[in-house]
Amino acid sequence: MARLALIRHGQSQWNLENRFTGWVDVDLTEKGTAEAHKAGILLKETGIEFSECFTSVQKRAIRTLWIALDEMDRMWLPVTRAWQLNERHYGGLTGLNKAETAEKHGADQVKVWRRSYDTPPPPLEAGSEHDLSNDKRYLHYGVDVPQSESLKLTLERVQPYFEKEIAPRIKNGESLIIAAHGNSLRALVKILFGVSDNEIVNVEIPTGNPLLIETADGSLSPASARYLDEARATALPPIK
Ligand SMILES: O=C(O)[C@H](O)COP(=O)(O)O
Repeated sequence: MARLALIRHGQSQWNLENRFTGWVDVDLTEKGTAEAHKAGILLKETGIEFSECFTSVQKRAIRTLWIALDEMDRMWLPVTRAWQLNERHYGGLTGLNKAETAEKHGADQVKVWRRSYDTPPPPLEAGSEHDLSNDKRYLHYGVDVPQSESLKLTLERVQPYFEKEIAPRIKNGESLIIAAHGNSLRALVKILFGVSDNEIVNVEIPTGNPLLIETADGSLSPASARYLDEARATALPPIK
């Protein structure tokens, strides 16, 4: 039986300030750091021997993974960083306060931008301080930085990466950790649990709380799934 632990990064500075973050490389708060430590302790308590880890190229996810691996005394595990696991790009909403944006555009519109499957936020304005097209890491990886992403667009870059690099290892029975972001992980949950475009709107992933999925031998289908920190668990899609 393979195990997959999905960890959304711990609380970030912009989570705390309630700002749309996306590809901006914000770090963890003290609370987020504590959540990452707890995630590591809970993962260690499972006794599972993980063989490999995957994360994004954003420091809030990378640091969460580092802290968790330190707690697990597994800092030596191989780690692959992939931009495809980045948060969805929040386009022209990047940096804005979520509550103020809801006051300005209405809560329903903001819910569509945040949770609908295929409506991207407005694109980043030309010359925005949040334009990362010339960021060294994206030049390094040769990434065409998006101007805005819906969950659908996010899934369209998460899925091919997952299928090529991660799915074969799961089918091979390996136990893996993926430390990533609210929406790149919603995309993965949509893929793994077969969640419909309409139902994915209800999936929320808490920060720093490992979601442990067990898959039946040789398959990607979840046989069981639970959040390790039960007190901070959110509803999971049904297992089919
Ligand atoms: O990028 C962000 O702002 C958050 O990490 C995820 O935000 P959301 O819950 O509003 O999609």
